[in-house]
Amino acid sequence: MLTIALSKGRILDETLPLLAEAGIVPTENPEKSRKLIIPTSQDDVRILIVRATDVPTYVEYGAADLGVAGKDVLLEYGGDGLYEPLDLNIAHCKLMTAGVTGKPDPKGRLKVATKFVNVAKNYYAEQGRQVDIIKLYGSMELAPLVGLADKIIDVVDTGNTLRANGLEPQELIAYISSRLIVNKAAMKMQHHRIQALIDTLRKAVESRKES
Ligand SMILES: Nc1ncnc2c1ncn2[C@@H]1O[C@H](COP(=O)(O)OP(=O)(O)OP(=O)(O)O)[C@@H](O)[C@H]1O
Ligand SMILES: O=P(O)(O)OC[C@H]1O[C@H](OP(=O)(O)OP(=O)(O)O)[C@H](O)[C@@H]1O
Repeated sequence: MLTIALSKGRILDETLPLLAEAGIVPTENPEKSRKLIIPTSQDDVRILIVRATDVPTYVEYGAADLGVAGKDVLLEYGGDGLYEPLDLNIAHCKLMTAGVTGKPDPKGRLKVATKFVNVAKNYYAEQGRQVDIIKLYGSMELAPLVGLADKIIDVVDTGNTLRANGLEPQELIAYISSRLIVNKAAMKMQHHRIQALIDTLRKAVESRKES
């Protein structure tokens, strides 16, 4: 059995067409189903539905052989417990700092709200800057508006969410897209099968770039 961990929403929407090119099609619509294990057109391939931030955990510990995760999630997860063989070129966005439009940074210690705590620590450590990091789980844009933080670190695509809340994108931390990740033991034990899937997905990604 080959088990693939995916999260509902944009990753599932953008990964299913790529998997379809490898002949892997869920037998029911994962967005509508309440099931968390979804069989596919291939008897020996199944899809697990997990939270986006949990995908690396399922794959590192071998509960899933493969998964798709945003590079933001992978940077935050850290470590070297996973293979990351393919950029799927989907779910593009940028990991950025943002703050209240036109408002200068405070003189003292900066307060930064984010769900990307490790990314934030590394980013400011590299700059030698002392900051207080405040962990949030969502609605980060609110934090600078109500004095919880001076800045946020979040993913930005169109910038509409920032603009709608009177914030502006500031420093670029990383360009983000979603990656195929593979469990290290599975890569050894099922090498031919997983490598064949990676090759097919790579071709699908390349042909999309050309069209
Ligand atoms: N507005 C966006 N435009 C493009 N890509 C995005 C955007 N927001 C997030 N992403 C990318 O898509 C991935 C999945 O995002 P999604 O919104 O499905 O999950 P999430 O809300 O971050 O996670 P969770 O549901 O666990 O809170 C993110 O890790 C990021 O790489
Ligand atoms: O620059 P934009 O195009 O506005 O995109 C950025 C927004 O997208 C993400 O939220 P998402 O839409 O995924 O909702 P979520 O908070 O439920 O993850 C992210 O958390 C930002 O709020």
